[in-house]
This record gives sequence, structure tokens and C-alpha cells, in this order.
Amino acid sequence: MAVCFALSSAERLGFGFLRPTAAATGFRRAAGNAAAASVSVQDGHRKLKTEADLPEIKIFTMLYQMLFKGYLNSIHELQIYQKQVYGPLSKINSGNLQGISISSVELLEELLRKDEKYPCRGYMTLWTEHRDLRGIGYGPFTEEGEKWYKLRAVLNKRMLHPKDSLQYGDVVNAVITDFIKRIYYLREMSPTGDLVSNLTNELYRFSLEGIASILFETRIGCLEKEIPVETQEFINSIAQMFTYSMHVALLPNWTRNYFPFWQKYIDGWDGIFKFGTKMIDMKMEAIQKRVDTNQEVAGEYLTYLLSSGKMSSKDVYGSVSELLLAGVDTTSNTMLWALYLLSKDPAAQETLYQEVTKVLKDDRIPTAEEVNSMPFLKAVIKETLRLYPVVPVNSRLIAETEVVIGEYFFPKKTTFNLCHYAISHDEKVFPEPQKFKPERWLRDGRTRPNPFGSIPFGFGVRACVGRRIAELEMHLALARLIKLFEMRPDPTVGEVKANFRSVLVPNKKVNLHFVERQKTET
Ligand code: HEM
Repeated sequence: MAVCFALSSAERLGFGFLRPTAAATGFRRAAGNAAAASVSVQDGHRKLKTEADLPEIKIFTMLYQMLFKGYLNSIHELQIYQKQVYGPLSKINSGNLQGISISSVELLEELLRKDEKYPCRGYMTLWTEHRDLRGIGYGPFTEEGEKWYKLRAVLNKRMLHPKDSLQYGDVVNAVITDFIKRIYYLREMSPTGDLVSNLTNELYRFSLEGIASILFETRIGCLEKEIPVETQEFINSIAQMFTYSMHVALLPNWTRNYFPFWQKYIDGWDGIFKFGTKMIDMKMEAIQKRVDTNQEVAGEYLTYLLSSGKMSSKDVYGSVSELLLAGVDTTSNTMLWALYLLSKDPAAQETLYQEVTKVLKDDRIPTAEEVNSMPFLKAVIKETLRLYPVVPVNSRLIAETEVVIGEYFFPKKTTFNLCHYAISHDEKVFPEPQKFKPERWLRDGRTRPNPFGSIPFGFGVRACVGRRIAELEMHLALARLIKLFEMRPDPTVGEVKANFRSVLVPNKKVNLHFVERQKTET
């Protein structure tokens, strides 16, 4: 059951919500609406072009490229093809997909540096409709403008600063210990004695347990042999919400009364919030008891949110559920790609193993601080995210201001599609872009890549709030797994390609041999 769910959910995470439109002032237009026709726009002495001068990709071209050129499941690869054909700046005008595509590192940097005070990815009405229907507060994904800014100021504390993540080291390590136990159990059950099948599913369970234990400050049993009923219902609710979000996004609103999809979509959200609410209420009760008996209120993230007095409980319910959803498929898929890449590259795996064993000379569990002495470990994750960015395309809606990008003028309310995948696979930015080369990230005197070439966690004040937590989980888990096991590919699986399902997921089940290493005397 969990197996089915994990795969389907992993294939449907709503990071598509990261995609749904211009920032400098003082422009003089010669005539009419700059967006509509090739009119002249003057910026001082410079004559600017407008979006009417850009190559336009219309719906039929898009459909042709997806259906007949084979990009249906690999929209990320389509970015590279479209860049070759239309150049680094083009206009997409294809059904729900609208906006200006940016696929060069220079233009991306220019746009992000001109982003607004309250950056916006585009409005998320599908999510906000549910919150409005149930009177639930908005979270970091759904909130916008000044209210979002204030919310992020609270959420950032205890999460975003590198030193914040250190406090979660023990919690994360406890989850990793249970994950390793599960790996041993799965190996034993396998015909070869060392095979872990369907790793996507196992890593999904690991990531959900990890983020839940940080946010709720309690364990929810995803790594047990039998997942507790309530946790399983919660997992099923996430799957249901993501499954039906596809239907409700594609069908017009009037169909909601005729088909069951909308109701099932809402039921999915209700299940997610039911579980989240119960966890938060339990924590509130525990805090209240301590307050009533004059005891110190101690705890981590949820305790901080609830006791800081800076957030209403309605906002806590809204935010925690969004953090939880964002924290699962992101880390689980990145871990999967990292282990897969290492299994195919014994030399890189050996370098990593040597580094980890040098820092961890005995059976000790690494601390969060010790990860700082493992630059190759960090480079492996960076390179994995360059090759398989969790969010291969992001977006920015420049709502309040006009903007010039390159030689082009864009009016207010222009949406930009940020083609991160094309940029992080550009050979001018990353020589041999298809090769897994963690060493390109090392600070050992070599020329470092352009920082905007690969920005898997985004950029600026709206960048990923969970970055430090995600890195902590992935670094600690990878260090411990590599110390214990050598990863080898399962020859029956063959080459694994990435499919685009809002995040980049493997196109087939991935199994790996976890070959236990000989213990060395130290
Ligand atoms: C490999 C792991 C992860 C990657 C690559 C990743 C990537 C991203 C990206 C690209 C964005 C959009 C940033 C932008 O628009 O500039 C984002 C936003 C976000 N992420 Fe992550 N993420 C990861 C893990 C997590 C985790 C573990 C959490 C939860 C603790 C999380 C919570 C969020 C939230 C709440 C937002 C929305 C922030 C806002 O709009 O203010 N992410 N993430």
C-alpha cells in the first residue's frame, strides 16, 4: 500500500506550483501597449525591443514538440531543444503555459537581481481555494505580498541560517539510524542478501519521517515494518490531493458539480490538515501543561512557532502543512539520484568513502558540524542537484514594475519561466555538462562555476526556506550510508532516465545493491 502510494506521490508532487510575468523605471513608449506590438521603447538613448520581437512558441508547435518529437515526459529536455532553436529568450503562448522563457545564465542573473521586494511565482488559486473554503491560514507557498514577507520572517528563524540546522542533527540522525535498520532488513529479505528494491519508495518513507520529526517533534512510524493507520491515512491523503490536483487543474470549474474529482481533491487536503492539526494540537496541549505548571517550554521548531507569539494557530496550521509537503519528494528524489550516480561511478564513490572515513575514524555517528569537514560530500549533492534539479523550471511574476532584460522591455505583470535545467546543462557554464563531476564544486584553486548556473534552492528572499534542513538530512544520510555500504547498480534495471512529474523522478523502479563494507581496524 505504502509502496504504491510512495511511487505515485513521488511522481506527482505539486512543485509544478512553482510555475504559473517586468523591473526598472523611466521608460518612454512611442505608441500603444508595449506588449502587443513591436513599438519602440526608449530607455535613455537606448532603443529597446519588446516581447513582440521575440520568437513565439504557440500551442501547436508545443504539442508537436511534445507528442511527435518525444518531449512529453521530459519537458526539462525540451528546454534545451527550445534554447537551441529559439535562443535564450523566447515567448511561450500555449494554453495554460504562458510567459517569457529565460535559458541563459546571464539573463537569469539579470532578472533575479531585478526581482521585486515581495517576489511572486504566480498565484496558487488551486491551493488557496481549499484554504478559503475551510477557513485555514495561508502558508509560505500560498501567501503573497507583505503578508508573505512577515510570515517568512517568522518561518526563517530556526531554519534558514546554517547554524540553525545544527540543532536538528540529533533528530535527523535518529531517523537515519532507523532508516539504516530498515535497509539491513530489506537486504536480508532480498534474494541476493544485499538488494534494496524500489529505492524511491524507501527514500520517500525516510524523507517523510525526517521532515515530520523536525516539524512535529515526534516520530510518525514511516520506517516501521507496519506503518501506523493514522500515518498511512495521512500518506494516502497526500497522494489523493496530488492525484486529483491534475484533474481539477485541467478541467473547467463548472465541471466540479458533475465529476467527483474536485471533492476528492478537497478530501485529500482535509486528510492532510486533519493529521497536521492533530499533531499541532497535541504539541499545544503539551506546551500549555508546561506553562500551567511553571515549567520551562523546551522544544524545537513547532514549539518555537507556537510559543513565540508571532503567529496565530490558524497560520501555524497553514504553514506547517505546506512545509511538510515541500519537504518530502525534494530530498527523497535528490537522495535517490545521488545514490544512483555514485553506484555508476566507483571512483567518485571511493573518493567519498575515503573522505568520510578520514573524518569519522570509528563507528561514531557524524555530527552536523563534522559535515563541514567533508567538502566532497557536499559537492556530490551539489552536482546531483545540477544534473537533476528538483525544480527544473521555476517562475517569477513581476507584478508591480516594468523591467528590461537583455535588450527587451517587459511591461508589469509579465511572467518569466526560469529554465534552470537548460542553464545547468549549458556547456559554456559547465564543461562536459552531462558528466557527473562533483570535483567541479571543490574550492581547491580551480575556477568555480558561475553561481547562477545551478541554483537548485532558488535565489533571494523567496528562496527555499527548507534548504538547510534538506542539506542536513541529505549530507548526514549519505555520509552514513557510504560509510557502511558500497552502492552497486542492479544490472536488471539498466539505464535510468528522468521523467518530469513536476519534480524530476526516475522513469523506472530503481534497485541498488547495498554491499556491506568490511570493517577496518582504526
Ligand atoms: C533537495 C531539497 C530541496 C530543494 C532542491 C528545494 C528547492 C526549492 C525551490 C527551487 C524553491 C523555490 C525557490 C524560489 O522560488 O526562488 C523552494 C521553495 C520552498 N521550499 Fe524547498 N527545496 C528542498 C527541500 C525543502 C524542504 C525540506 C522544505 C521544508 C522544510 C522546503 C520548503 C520550501 C518552502 C516552504 C518553499 C516556499 C518558500 C516561499 O515561497 O517563501 N523545501 N524549494
